[in-house]
Amino acid sequence: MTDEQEKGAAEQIRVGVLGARGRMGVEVCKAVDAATDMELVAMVDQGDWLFNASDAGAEVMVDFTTPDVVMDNLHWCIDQGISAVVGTTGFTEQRLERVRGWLDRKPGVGVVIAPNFGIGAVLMMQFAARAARHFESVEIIEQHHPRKLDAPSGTAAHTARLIAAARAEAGLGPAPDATKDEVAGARGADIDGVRVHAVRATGLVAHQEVLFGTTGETLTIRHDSYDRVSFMPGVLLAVRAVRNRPGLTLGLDALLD
Ligand SMILES: NC(=O)C1=CN([C@@H]2O[C@H](COP(=O)(O)OP(=O)(O)OC[C@H]3O[C@@H](n4cnc5c(N)ncnc54)[C@H](OP(=O)(O)O)[C@@H]3O)[C@@H](O)[C@H]2O)C=CC1
Ligand SMILES: O=C(O)C1=N[C@H](C(=O)O)C[C@H](O)C1
Repeated sequence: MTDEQEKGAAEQIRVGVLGARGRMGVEVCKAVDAATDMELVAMVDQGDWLFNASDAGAEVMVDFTTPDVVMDNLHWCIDQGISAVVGTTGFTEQRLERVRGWLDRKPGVGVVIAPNFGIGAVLMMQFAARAARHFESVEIIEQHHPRKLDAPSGTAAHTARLIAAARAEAGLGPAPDATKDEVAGARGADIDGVRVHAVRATGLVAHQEVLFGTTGETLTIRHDSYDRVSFMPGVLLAVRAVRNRPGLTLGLDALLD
């Protein structure tokens, strides 16, 4: 059976992509197109008519756009009864609350929002959360390509919050630090008490190190995405799962268990 015949034989998920001409969007379109259980029915980018996607019968929309536009896109998808898989960054607790409110009015719709769809990155975050209670010091260093619009990365912010929660649960106080901040920013951003440093350089894709320290030892947990194909297995996993998970699913963790 050819790929095309195989695609026709099985029931396919009708998928639309928002941000289809972007770095991630292009990869997602290729991955969906190559998946035998999916049909790419809409490619929407800046300036395109969103209703192209509903007219085309999209059942799941994948969003890799920008933090400025993702909320409007997501609101539209939920209103239309279309489930969504979202990789775009910028999701604060307030934003998540708004999404939950929209979903309450559309009980059948599912939304998966994940700061990172790389399986290795998800494991890196889980390992970091597990290690957090055993070390008095921790710093996060994220490294990305220079065309990235936001800093720190969504992954770094999420990791910092996981670590902060684990430290609080273990009763750990602030990490020791006698530095006087003589140059603003030299010690990075403070996210819930965890220092986060953002590096931008040509040649990088998406990388993160979590550095833990305690008396006489350090532990470094590092993940590298060298190519955006690394995110695709996670994106496809979420596309397959989202319609069976009404409401909001945060992170890929729940889908990997
Ligand atoms: N969760 C994860 O695993 C990952 C998340 N990301 C995140 O995904 C997002 C996109 O990253 P990346 O692909 O590198 O960024 P790009 O800038 O390459 O792509 C974004 C695309 O969205 C388009 N766009 C802008 N506004 C709209 C709109 N209203 N409707 C539809 N499309 C629109 C942009 O068009 P134009 O350029 O004309 O403005 C652009 O083509 C970022 O937030 C990034 O951090 C990235 C990698 C992995
Ligand atoms: O913009 C990117 O490239 C990436 N964005 C996500 C983030 O901000 O965490 C995920 C990954 O780091 C790549």
